[in-house]
Amino acid sequence: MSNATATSEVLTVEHLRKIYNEGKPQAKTAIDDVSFTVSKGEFVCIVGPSGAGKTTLLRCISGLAKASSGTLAFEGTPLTAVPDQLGLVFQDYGRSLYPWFTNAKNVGLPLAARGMPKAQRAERVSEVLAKVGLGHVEKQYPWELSGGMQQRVAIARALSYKPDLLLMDEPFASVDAQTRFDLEDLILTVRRELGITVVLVTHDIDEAIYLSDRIVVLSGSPSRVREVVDVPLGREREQVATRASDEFLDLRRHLLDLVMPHAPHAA
Ligand SMILES: Nc1ncnc2c1ncn2[C@@H]1O[C@H](COP(=O)(O)OP(=O)(O)OP(=O)(O)O)[C@@H](O)[C@H]1O
Repeated sequence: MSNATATSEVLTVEHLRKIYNEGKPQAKTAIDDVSFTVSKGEFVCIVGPSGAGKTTLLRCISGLAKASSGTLAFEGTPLTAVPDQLGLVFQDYGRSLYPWFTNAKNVGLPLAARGMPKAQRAERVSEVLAKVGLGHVEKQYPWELSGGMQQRVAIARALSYKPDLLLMDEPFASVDAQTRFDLEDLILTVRRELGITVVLVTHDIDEAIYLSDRIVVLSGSPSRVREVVDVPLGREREQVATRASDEFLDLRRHLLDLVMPHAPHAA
């Protein structure tokens, strides 16, 4: 049996440490010692103060940055490059989509890179754009769409090759509040329908609670894991009722206590 089938853990992070400009006078330790795991089908959010190293952590997980020490494993295999079965969505959809390509072509790029034949590619692109509610914009260009719609295209592109793990860095931070709620619900629906595993970085404690099964709370810079908080709110979430529930408000109080600078345990 391969390692990949021997574990239900999609992601394992063990004693991760990241020093930028290591060995140079301007060396900067962004991550001190971070460990956590993510199981198949889980939705895990990472929160922490500004500069805690959240983006650095995602860059290390995605293989875009090299860890200084520690172990990272994707589906039981040590991570050495960007894994094929990884989808990435960043905050800045404006820069992640190519304006000179139609939305369909943007979504199909990773499929073309993987050598999928044209007809099959067109079918998959239509399917995944329909899944994010944008079946009608295939022939249009990203700049003809609203910010929220562009981020849907970016999500469709990340989902096009059916990744095992979706990594998202502040994906909803650049859109208005209503669009943000819509995108949060979209990603929960996609996750439920595709059984995908999601790791999402956010500044927003309420968003983290609304989306997560578990929340990894990082300390200030250089970061360690302050606490991993379970979110026992069930799979069905609803923007108004869930956020108003006693369980949600209790979790909110606890998380704010962990991340606010005045908290007794703050670094
Ligand atoms: N390429 C780099 N070279 C040197 N230092 C860096 C680099 N990228 C990030 N840093 C430093 O590492 C630390 C962590 O940065 P990072 O962007 O990962 O934090 P963050 O938690 O995502 O911040 P924010 O919440 O403000 O987006 C910061 O002190 C930052 O200045």
